Amino acid sequence: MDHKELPATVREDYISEETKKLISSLPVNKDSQGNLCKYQGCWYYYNTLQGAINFQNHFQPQDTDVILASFPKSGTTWLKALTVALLERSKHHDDHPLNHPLLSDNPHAIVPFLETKLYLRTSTPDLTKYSSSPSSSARVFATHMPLHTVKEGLRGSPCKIVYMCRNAKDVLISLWYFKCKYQKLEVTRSVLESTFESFCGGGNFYGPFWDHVLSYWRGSLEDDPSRVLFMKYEEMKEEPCVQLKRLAEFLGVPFTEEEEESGCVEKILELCSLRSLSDLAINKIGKTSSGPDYKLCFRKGEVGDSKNYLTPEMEMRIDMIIEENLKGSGLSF
Ligand SMILES: Nc1ncnc2c1ncn2[C@@H]1O[C@H](COP(=O)(O)OS(=O)(=O)O)[C@@H](OP(=O)(O)O)[C@H]1O
Repeated sequence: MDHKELPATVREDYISEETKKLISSLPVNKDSQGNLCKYQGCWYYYNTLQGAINFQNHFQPQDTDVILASFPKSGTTWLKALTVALLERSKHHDDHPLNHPLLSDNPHAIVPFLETKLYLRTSTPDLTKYSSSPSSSARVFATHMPLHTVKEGLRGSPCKIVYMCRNAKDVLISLWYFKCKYQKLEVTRSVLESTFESFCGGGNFYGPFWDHVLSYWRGSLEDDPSRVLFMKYEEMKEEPCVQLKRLAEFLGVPFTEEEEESGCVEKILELCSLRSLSDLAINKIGKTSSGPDYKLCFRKGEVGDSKNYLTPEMEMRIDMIIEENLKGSGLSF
């Protein structure tokens, strides 16, 4: 893929002199898309590092902000959709369904990533236009940065953070598929093997996976429980109503008895389901301004799909790495 065709997050054309100096002091790595460096324990492509630093230096948090965090391919799109649907629901009753923002925009267009869409191009973006929830006072943002890096930009603000975690093997397969489709490569085992090696070595974009997950897991245990909510993709699939209600309560917008009786929980789940979202015209033909087609956000969304692709040896190796790194944390998959 031509360097100019790469998404802005992967390129190296927004880096300040100061950041260039910083990069020269950091551990560096390379993958098929470009150069990465390790900042505060996490690997970034250079432009994204610039976005993370701009976020840390310039973000002005509000106490009512909501930050949706995840490792890539862990259910970010789903979490964004569910959060928007929850916060927007008082404005979108059955008689006005077509006004719903999720029907005309992709969740990634509604909820911007702090370190990329917002802070990449400018260090002082106009955040008012990103207020994704006109009916609620909350601004909603997303991030793939680990918790300690996010906290620096939040400067002690009590805003709420929701983390969506997914089992490592399904994340890996989802990354593989995305990489092939996005880079217009054939979906081959050799690309799977290189993605696997990079993932297991921890030197991939936003990796190591286990440190990322642990930063939020520990945050959810150590911080005030009303501050960091730790969710699992697998639990969302297994008991969607229970988990959606948990998310609603955490966000301070619990379902009323009347809403539950009228099937509001189920309607939100249906609106945000992979099938419904991927059927929408916007998600079939749209694309982000700097990145991939929206349709690449949606594949199978199955738990355990990795079984169909990983050899028993690969499974054993990744299981061992994850077990070793999560040992003693109380977190398991
Ligand atoms: N609405 C909904 N419900 C359930 N699952 C969904 C949904 N939308 C996307 N997906 C699946 O999530 C995987 C993509 O992860 P992310 O959304 O985190 O990707 S990204 O990091 O934002 O690019 C990817 O998983 P895989 O199918 O296993 O590849 C998507 O299919």
